[in-house]
Amino acid sequence: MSLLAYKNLGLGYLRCLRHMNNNLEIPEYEVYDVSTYLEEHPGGDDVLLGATGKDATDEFEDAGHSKSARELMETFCIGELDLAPPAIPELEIYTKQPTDITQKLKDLRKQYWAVPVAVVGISVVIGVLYWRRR
Ligand code: HEM
Repeated sequence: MSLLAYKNLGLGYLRCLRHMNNNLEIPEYEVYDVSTYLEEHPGGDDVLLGATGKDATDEFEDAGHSKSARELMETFCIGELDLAPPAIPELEIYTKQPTDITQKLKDLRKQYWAVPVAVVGISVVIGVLYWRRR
């Protein structure tokens, strides 16, 4: 399977072969820069241009390319696409953690206030009772 992606500035285009990672079933893409092959392509540059910026797996396979064409294609390979998700979810976890800690601190602060207030209140009640008896 293959994928075509358009190269920046329209100077040429990239072609990617997609493979399935057997264990995780994650598609992997190989990227091919065929900028210099546009005019030489026996199928014409128009079909190549029409297959840029998207997964061109089916188009490439449907053209019935020969073994030598596939070997030639490998000479244009420039790398793989990184499909790893961005680290944004981790950032969200970091923003949530301080919120939880802040809430816990607030709860703790309430408890610290409750103990002295209770002690003072009980002392006042005992003091008043003691003062009335006298
Ligand atoms: C790096 C990428 C590519 C290379 C190196 C390549 C190379 C070739 C070669 C050498 C041929 C001559 C026939 C053969 O040997 O099989 C050919 C024919 C052809 N190619 Fe490609 N090709 C590429 C990508 C594509 C793509 C993405 C498409 C379709 C969107 C395409 C469509 C065609 C068609 C329709 C022909 C047949 C032309 C005819 O018989 O008149 N090719 N290609």
